Amino acid sequence: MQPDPFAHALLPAGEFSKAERAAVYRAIETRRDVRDQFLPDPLPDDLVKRLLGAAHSAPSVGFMQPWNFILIRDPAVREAARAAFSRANDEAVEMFPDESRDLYRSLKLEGIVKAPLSICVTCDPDRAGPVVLGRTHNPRMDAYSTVCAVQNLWLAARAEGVGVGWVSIFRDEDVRGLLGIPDRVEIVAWLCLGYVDRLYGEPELALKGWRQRLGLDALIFQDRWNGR
Ligand SMILES: Cc1cc2c(cc1C)N(C[C@H](O)[C@H](O)[C@H](O)COP(=O)(O)O)c1[nH]c(=O)[nH]c(=O)c1N2
Repeated sequence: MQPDPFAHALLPAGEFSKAERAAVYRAIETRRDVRDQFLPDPLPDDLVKRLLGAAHSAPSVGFMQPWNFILIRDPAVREAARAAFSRANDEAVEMFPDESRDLYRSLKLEGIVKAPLSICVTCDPDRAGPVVLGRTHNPRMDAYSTVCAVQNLWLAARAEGVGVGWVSIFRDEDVRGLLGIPDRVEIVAWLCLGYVDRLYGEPELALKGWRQRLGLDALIFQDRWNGR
């Protein structure tokens, strides 16, 4: 074994205290997708910067950091986005079987206008040139990296008392046109953000009877695929 020439850059991994560990799991377990509980108060710039810093700390394939964050506070743009959502949602209703349409219609699936801030998270596939370490055999890895950034932001927001709602019921071209996003850049997420003082204890879709959490044990296989 050669000695590691970068050994001087290694730092002690450090222990998380019991309280720190508990805080991490609490953020993960109590994070919620928020549609309606947003308070109107604007989010301070330094707080938004911390959330974006958390997103920007995410892992990314070949360290390409393919994300951009479009901050949308303009009420007119958020109104237009909600209109785009409504059009897409009318199409979505028709895609479900008859028996679930009424329940679907009763669900609130966005908080675009209520939340004071929206963030559109995009993925630029050209950020690190055409051949990217780790993306060579799967072109989707840049988008997966961007999703990691979204999740970091979502968890940091939970710890800051900020609710986040992911809205994906849009025609891509509507969001692209509204925000001037070039065709080569992928739209990954429209996030609604605002302070919250109440959060559901369970996923809203579970509470409202759409779909329940699966048992974890049935999702774990040993050594090889063991399902259908
Ligand atoms: C990629 C992606 C896309 C969407 C979502 C999530 C993710 C990961 N979710 C939120 C989703 O419904 C929610 O995460 C689950 O129901 C679980 O609830 P909690 O996030 O645990 O509260 C979501 N929710 C919603 O009301 N409208 C939407 O368009 C979407 N789209």
